[in-house]
Amino acid sequence: MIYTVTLNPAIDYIVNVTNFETGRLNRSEADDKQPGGKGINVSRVLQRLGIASTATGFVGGFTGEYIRSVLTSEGIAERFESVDGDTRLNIKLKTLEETEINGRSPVITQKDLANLEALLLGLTKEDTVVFAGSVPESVDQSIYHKWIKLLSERGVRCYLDANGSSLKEALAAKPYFVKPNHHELSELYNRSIVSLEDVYQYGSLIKQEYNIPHVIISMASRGALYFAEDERVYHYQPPRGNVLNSVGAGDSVVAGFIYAKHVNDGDLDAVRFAVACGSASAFQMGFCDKQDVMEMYRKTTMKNWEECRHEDY
Ligand SMILES: Nc1ncnc2c1ncn2[C@@H]1O[C@H](COP(=O)(O)OP(=O)(O)O)[C@@H](O)[C@H]1O
Ligand SMILES: O=P(O)(O)OC[C@H]1O[C@](O)(COP(=O)(O)O)[C@@H](O)[C@@H]1O
Repeated sequence: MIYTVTLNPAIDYIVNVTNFETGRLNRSEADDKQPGGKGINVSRVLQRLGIASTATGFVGGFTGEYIRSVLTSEGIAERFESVDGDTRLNIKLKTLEETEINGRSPVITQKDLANLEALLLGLTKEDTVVFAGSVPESVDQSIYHKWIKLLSERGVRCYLDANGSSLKEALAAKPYFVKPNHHELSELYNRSIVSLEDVYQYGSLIKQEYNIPHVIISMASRGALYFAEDERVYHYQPPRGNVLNSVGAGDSVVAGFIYAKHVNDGDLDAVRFAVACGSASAFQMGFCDKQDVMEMYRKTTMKNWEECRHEDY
């Protein structure tokens, strides 16, 4: 079974105000609310691709109940721990550009953590776990490191999509897969990234320092650089398109890669499929489905690093 762990879920409140102005009353032209948080999004995309998963982590209050009910209505199994306090609301403001305000997590107690840890320690080598999203302030930022180490020793395959110090620490536990975006890569090495060469340089450092089998650095409209298990590096370029909602595009990449590994079809290029999932999700309001992804897959190109290293960023 695939488990997704979202320690800090959210309701994403997506509000469209084209000509937004600070300091005055703005009225929404359209709005929507969706269960969010990175692991939850991975579960939702996997479900749309036809792969079952169990979503877990912490939810609380009326917002947490909403998340549970939407997942259940979509047929996604959930084993969230209930915590005191309300799961956060994250604001995704669509103006001429996209602005986000991500809320704070309710407090997670040692008991809550122990309950989730007990669930995770029951997993076996048949299982895959996706640790995705921010770690609440009340939780030690080394938690992903601890769990990836414990689970990897049991043969559980661990995927990671995190940021900040939780990412830095967790890399040393050697997950099977990691997908920072280029901003997270820049933060990780405290260096500005202004070219494809920079992405290559610091992505290669992740590979060398931590020996992680699959490293994808996503770069929004520039697609992704992939550092493969055999040490080769490839660039994947999706087509241009009209971005309607890029929230969850990165999570769609993670879900796409897991899907491709899960179906184990030798003819399917897992990274090309993953990048296609990201773009297919970005080019619509909701998440991609299989048909959108296959269309995007056909339009996504792949080059060896040497063929593209001098291209514009
Ligand atoms: N403007 C865009 N045009 C085409 N594809 C996009 C765009 N933005 C995101 N994507 C797709 O989604 C993937 C993840 O986007 P990115 O912004 O890098 O991740 P994150 O959502 O984690 O910040 C990209 O690799 C790409 O495939
Ligand atoms: O846990 P974090 O880092 O605050 O991120 C949570 C946010 O990220 C999302 O999962 C979207 O992530 P991506 O756009 O990177 O795929 C939202 O649903 C959620 O609001």
